[in-house]
Formats: sequence, structure tokens, C-alpha cells
Amino acid sequence: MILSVDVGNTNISIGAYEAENRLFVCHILTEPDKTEVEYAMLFHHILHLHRQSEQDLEGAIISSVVPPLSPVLKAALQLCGAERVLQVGPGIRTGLNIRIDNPAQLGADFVAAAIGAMDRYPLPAIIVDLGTATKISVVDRSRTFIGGSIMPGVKVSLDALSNRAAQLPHISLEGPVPVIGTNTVDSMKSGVLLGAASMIDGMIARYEEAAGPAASVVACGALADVVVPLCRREITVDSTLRIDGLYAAWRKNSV
Ligand SMILES: Nc1ncnc2c1ncn2[C@@H]1O[C@H](COP(=O)(O)OP(=O)(O)O)[C@@H](O)[C@H]1O
Ligand SMILES: CC(C)(COP(=O)(O)O)[C@@H](O)C(=O)NCCC(=O)O
Ligand SMILES: [K+]
Repeated sequence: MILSVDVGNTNISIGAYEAENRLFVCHILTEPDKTEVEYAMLFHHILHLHRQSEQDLEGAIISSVVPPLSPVLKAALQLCGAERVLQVGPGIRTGLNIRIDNPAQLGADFVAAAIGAMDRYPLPAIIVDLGTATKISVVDRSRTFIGGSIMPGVKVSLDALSNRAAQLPHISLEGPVPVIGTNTVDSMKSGVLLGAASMIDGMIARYEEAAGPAASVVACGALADVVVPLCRREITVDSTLRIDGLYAAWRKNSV
């Protein structure tokens, strides 16, 4: 069994794989102060909860945008018996050409999602990743990552708004979203959710003006389920894009 571990600024997403099969997916909170033993205990329990044995754990692949946690998670996975632990970064074969000013600067979550997209969807692909930050990027027909956009995440901007405005409550993003709000909560939902959806539609149009029509538009990230249904553009939600992309990278490096 191989674990793919995608460390974002809010959640650590974990996928377990055996040959062609994904055995389970789960998410834990990103907690930079936890030690390797604490993460090892979490991995241990996660495997147990999913009726998997630590004995079967062969290796793992990590993508991390929280640098101090990378060595901690690597050590935790080794404590659980993973002999080989890879990390997305220089020296790892991904099949993706990264053609930006400084490829080493690119967040590993962009890389993981791009590998997932080129593995499963027709190219050129536009990828919309709705995590802590909202990210949009494009992989062209020749499997080249040509660049992207980074904006405040939907929840991050909502929280910032509630924190900064004395009369605005903290709200959840569930339920119906009216276009024209007639009370504070509905007006916030309209602004934040339809605003994000319209921004994404608008950005996809601009990406296509700049890079040509996309053969696929794919979305991932925990907020994709809330925002993508509000978009006008047809977008495929693929919640396991990053962790499946990581496993694809593992396989490319294990021959
Ligand atoms: N059910 C949920 N579980 C986790 N995060 C959620 C959930 N619903 C919304 N969120 C929000 O989604 C964002 C995290 O998305 P995720 O794709 O896990 O991001 P990251 O990889 O940056 O940690 C946070 O802003 C979080 O508040
Ligand atoms: C843009 C990000 C903060 C997004 O993080 P996330 O939403 O996945 O937690 C992360 O990809 C990052 O730190 N990137 C480095 C800068 C870059 O990609 O250009
Ligand atoms: K994550």
C-alpha cells in the first residue's frame, strides 16, 4: 500500500492505494505544532479505522505547501513503516514540464493537481483549486504547466470580511444562494459565493483568450462542491485530483 499525503494550509488530505485501486481517502487538520509521533499515531489510527494493516504500508509520497511540516510528516510515515517516502520537488519525475519564471517556486499543490489533470483529462486543461487559497492554472497540450493565478480562498475572504466588519456575523456557506440578498446573511452569501463563481467563470474566459480553448476544466479543493454548482461554465469536480495526481507521480518514480 502507498499513501499519498497532500499538505495544504488548512487540511492534510490522505489517499491510500494498492495497484490500480484507491482504498480510502481522508482528511485531517494541518497542525504545524504537532510532532512526528503525534502524526504517526494519527496515521496508525487512520489505517486501523479503514481496516488496513501498517504491515502493508510500503511507501508514501508527500506534497506540501507548509515547509516545516514536510520533514515531520516524512518521519511520521517512516515510523509507521513506510520505507520509501518521496516528496514532490526537484528530483522527482512527474511527467509535467513546468515553464514558469522559477519552477522551484511553484506550490506542490499546483503540481499535484496538474499531474492529476493530465493523467485523467484531455489537454489543454484549466484547473480550479478551491482550497485555503483559490488557484487557477493551465496545463497545455504538451503537458506543460504554463502558469496560474492565486486569489484569497472563499472561506479566507469570508472570514476576513466577518472579522473586519462590526455588523457582519460569521456565517456558514450552506443553503440556497439568492442573487439579490434581502438580509445580511443572504447578501453575504450572494457576494461571497456568487462573486467567487462569477470570478471563476470570468477567469476561465480570460485564460481561454490568453492560452486558447481548454479541452477540460476541472475543479478540486474542499470548497469546489459549494462553488462549482454556481458557475455557468461546465466544470468537472474531481475532489481526489491532487491525491490521485500524487499517486500517479509515485508510480512514475517507482520503475
Ligand atoms: N468540510 C470541509 N472540510 C474541510 N475544509 C472545508 C470544508 N468545507 C469547507 N472547507 C474550507 O475549505 C478550505 C480547505 O480546502 P482544502 O482543499 O482542504 O485546502 P488546503 O489544501 O489548502 O488545506 C478551508 O478554507 C476550509 O475552511
Ligand atoms: C498558493 C498556495 C499558498 C496555496 O495553498 P493552499 O490553498 O493549497 O493551502 C501554495 O500553493 C503556495 O504556497 N504556493 C507557493 C507560491 C506559488 O505557487 O507560486
Ligand atoms: K489538502
